[in-house]
Amino acid sequence: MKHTMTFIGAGNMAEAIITGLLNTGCPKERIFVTNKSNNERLIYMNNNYGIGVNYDRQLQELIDQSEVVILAMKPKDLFAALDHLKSHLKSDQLIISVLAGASSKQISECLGTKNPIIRAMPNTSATVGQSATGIARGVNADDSHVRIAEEIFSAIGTTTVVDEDDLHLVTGLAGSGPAYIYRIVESLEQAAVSLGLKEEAAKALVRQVIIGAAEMLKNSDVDPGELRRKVTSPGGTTAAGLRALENHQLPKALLEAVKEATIRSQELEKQQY
Ligand SMILES: NC(=O)C1=CN([C@@H]2O[C@H](COP(=O)(O)OP(=O)(O)OC[C@H]3O[C@@H](n4cnc5c(N)ncnc54)[C@H](OP(=O)(O)O)[C@@H]3O)[C@@H](O)[C@H]2O)C=CC1
Ligand SMILES: O=C(O)[C@@H]1CCC=N1
Repeated sequence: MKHTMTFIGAGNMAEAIITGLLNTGCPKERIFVTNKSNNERLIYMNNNYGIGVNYDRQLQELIDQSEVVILAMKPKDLFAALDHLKSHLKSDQLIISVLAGASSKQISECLGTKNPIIRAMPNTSATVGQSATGIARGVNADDSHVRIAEEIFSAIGTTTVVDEDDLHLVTGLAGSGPAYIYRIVESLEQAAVSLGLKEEAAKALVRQVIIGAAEMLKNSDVDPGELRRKVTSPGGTTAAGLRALENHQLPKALLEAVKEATIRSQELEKQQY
């Protein structure tokens, strides 16, 4: 990784991306992080990852050394953060926002600068280099800025370039997606325990079922429908289980989950005004 970057916001998402970047060989000297007021968190980031933080340096010093500034605070904190940041920016610095909802136009208007803005929607699987990140070119950005974002986020998983309008849906699908899978894991574990299996056995089996299925998806060209059919013997156990899933409307539940998350992302954008 040849880019030097400052994360504004030192929370879960910043940590997931930073961990992924460091694991793939990005030098710790190229990463800085700052937050609003929680110095303990910065001390933790400095101690754990060896990256530069602004409790012992001025924000200006960190920003001056950075080609890329990554916005990673909650949407509700965006405008206060930008208000503080804008006087520290140089006009050619690339801003990458990982925030749900906030549009590049809103960010640009609040900054009142011509800085190029890219939006990225990663997920927490960045921690293990497995994020599915959507990237969109925003206000003042060109292909070279998209390429920089692709370079950064491809170090922590896959990248897919989409139109900015589609980022709401990408957020509802891929940003939030790991939580849906974890919820399914929890439900399967609870089901197994309630039907009589010991908790330890249920945990071990369910986790490996998910990991095994994910590996199959990753390592074969076959689509998931075909993989599902290979598990399903006519008149057998899987057919009975799948029938129950259809009868209890799993596809509808997942459609509603992605839809509601997408709507929430759209609402977050409106709340910025
Ligand atoms: N978590 C996830 O799975 C994903 C999250 N995102 C997006 O990432 C963003 C961050 O989420 P997450 O990491 O979970 O949030 P966290 O609450 O874990 O972290 C937010 C961070 O922002 C800092 N902050 C708040 N206000 C300011 C400010 N004015 N200036 C500088 N830093 C500030 C906080 O500092 P302090 O503690 O000092 O207040 C804190 O370090 C959100 O916008 C979310 O939409 C995107 C994809 C996935
Ligand atoms: O829940 C959220 O709002 C953030 C955005 C995507 C994942 N987490």
